Amino acid sequence: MSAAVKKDAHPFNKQNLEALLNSRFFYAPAFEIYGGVAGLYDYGPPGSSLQANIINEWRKHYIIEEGMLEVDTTILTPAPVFETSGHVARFADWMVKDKVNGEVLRADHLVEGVLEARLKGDKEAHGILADAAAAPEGEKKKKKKNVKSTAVKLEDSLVQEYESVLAQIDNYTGPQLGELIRKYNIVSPDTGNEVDEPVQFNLMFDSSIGPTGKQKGYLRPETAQGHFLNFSRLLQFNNGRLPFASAQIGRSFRNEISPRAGLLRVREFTMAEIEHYVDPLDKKHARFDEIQDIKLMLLPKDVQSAGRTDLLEISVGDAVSKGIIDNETLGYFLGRTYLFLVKIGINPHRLRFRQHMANEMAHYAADCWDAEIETSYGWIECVGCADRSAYDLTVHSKRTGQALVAQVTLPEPIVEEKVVFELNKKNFGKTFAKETEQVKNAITALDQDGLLKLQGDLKNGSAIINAEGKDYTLTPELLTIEWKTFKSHTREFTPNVIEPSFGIGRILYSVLEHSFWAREEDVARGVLSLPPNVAPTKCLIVPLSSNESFVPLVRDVSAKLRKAGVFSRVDDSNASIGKRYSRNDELGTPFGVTLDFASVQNGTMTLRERDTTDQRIGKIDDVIAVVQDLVQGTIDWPQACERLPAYDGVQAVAE
Ligand SMILES: Nc1ncnc2c1ncn2[C@@H]1O[C@H](COP(=O)(O)OP(=O)(O)OP(=O)(O)O)[C@@H](O)[C@H]1O
Repeated sequence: MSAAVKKDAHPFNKQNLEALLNSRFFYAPAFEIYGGVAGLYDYGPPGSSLQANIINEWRKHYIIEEGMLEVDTTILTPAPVFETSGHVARFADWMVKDKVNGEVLRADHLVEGVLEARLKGDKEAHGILADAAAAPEGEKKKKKKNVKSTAVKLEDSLVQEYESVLAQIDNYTGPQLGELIRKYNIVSPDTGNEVDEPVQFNLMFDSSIGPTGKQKGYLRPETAQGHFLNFSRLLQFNNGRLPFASAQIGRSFRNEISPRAGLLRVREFTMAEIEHYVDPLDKKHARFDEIQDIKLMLLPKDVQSAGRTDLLEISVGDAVSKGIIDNETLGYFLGRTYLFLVKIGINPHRLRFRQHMANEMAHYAADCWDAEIETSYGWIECVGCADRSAYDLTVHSKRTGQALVAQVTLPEPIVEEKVVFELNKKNFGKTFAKETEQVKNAITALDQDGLLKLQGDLKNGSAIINAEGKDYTLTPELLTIEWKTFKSHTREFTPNVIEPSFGIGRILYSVLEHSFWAREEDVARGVLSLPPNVAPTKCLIVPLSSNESFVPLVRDVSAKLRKAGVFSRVDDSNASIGKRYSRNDELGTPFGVTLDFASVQNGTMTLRERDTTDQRIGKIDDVIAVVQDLVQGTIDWPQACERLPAYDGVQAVAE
């Protein structure tokens, strides 16, 4: 039977995780030998594979399983696109400057960090936080400089005020953050100096396109606009039918004010975004029944506005029917997001969905929820899921004059009476000559009331119309205006967009934190319990001897694993078997097969499972079949144990 795994034998140790990620080159500061640049990271071999595997799972979970239309649009974007989308005016954060050394800090993060540290000091003073040393590294550093006396008792009323401010920290405007900074005497944690009033800073990197420098451009801060601009082609590709979704995985760039949280806040990152287009009158989802029973931990906006952070555990179905989540499609994506995150290794007990508060949400959005994951940095937004209504398609259509609309066939045709005009072209052209077009445009621009007034005036002999600042006289010989009946079999509308937007780096880091633990016997023996679907290497091949007779066997096992679609690596170093397995525990390799002299003689090999360190034995082909099933996720370890007997060491022929 499987040995019990004591994953909580040691408390989470961030320093040890960071040392592991660094030494095994999951990722590292970019341009390090030039001194590095804040917010830029390079991924090494295991980090790159982990990222590729997460993206692969994402593609399977969304693009393949949901039949989404994948696009790959450009990063470099001409300025008019972001002027229209509102990014040039509004894609900004509030920053404050240290009054003495000019260091720049993000205003909401400053308030949040300082109030959290003060609350922590209060808890220590009350003996609630006995183990101050267990505080995350970042906070310990802050405490040393900022909260000089770590254990300070706060007035009860102040504790409540701080908690209420923190519950709503994403909802404050710049001036409100300025008031909080003054009210609570918040100073720079690094220097203890006062800071200026918050000012807005636009996060987009700008550039110019072409050699003249006349065409301004930006590096995109999200992939979404590329989807919207291709809407008509995508709709056509989908045979004119709604709903459908486009999906894109690609790089985005944000000139973050003060990036300090490793992969969680960087200036260049990979996003995976979905734009799901729906009829605004029908936001039901055809597959809602598949996810409606999933229970989510929700943090609704009214709870936050009341200054609280308690979670509501509720099924997606109930949350939608009670109006907590705005509509089925949004609920469907929250449920699917939960399934995806748990599948790749996020602990479901440390995953919540937080609804945006009024100020936080864009004015056009109908509802917005962030999937937040708890890490040693606190609750971190990893996926934003917003109902953006018809905003994006409407503004781009207005600016470009291109219709970005869809049509549905009506079960019953709509019959409508409308006032319309018809020109007597000959008379009209003769009368207005070169000005014909502008007078015609002025009439076309009239709404129904305008046309009715014109009709009345014409009945009385003549009417005046103003075109481009000049008055023109119209008479009944020039045009007729009358009621007509229209029958329409279709309804035309601007689709609404529901957008789940994933930050791959934040998810990847959270997966690493949630899967890291240390063996009971030795805190330094770190393990990454990455699920097989995302683990960089699935199976380690460990030959116990460098004897010539092992060479063809290793080659044979490698080829068979490759054929079975299992990505493996051979570790034929001189290190002891224990060391070789430890190294791979740190890399998150879930399975290891060991080849010993019995393998050469009997054609058997042993299979080791990373978390339990359990070992089983079987014929090489049987073991490979089990590994294949384990990696594909069709069986789990207890089921593997039913197929392979326990290894008691007898068959092994020592080196
Ligand atoms: N600077 C960043 N570094 C890494 N990932 C990011 C960054 N900014 C955003 N993301 C990721 O992109 C996703 C969608 O972006 P969105 O615009 O909703 O984030 P945001 O609300 O601006 O994030 P935050 O409030 O933390 O700055 C986020 O959920 C996150 O996973």
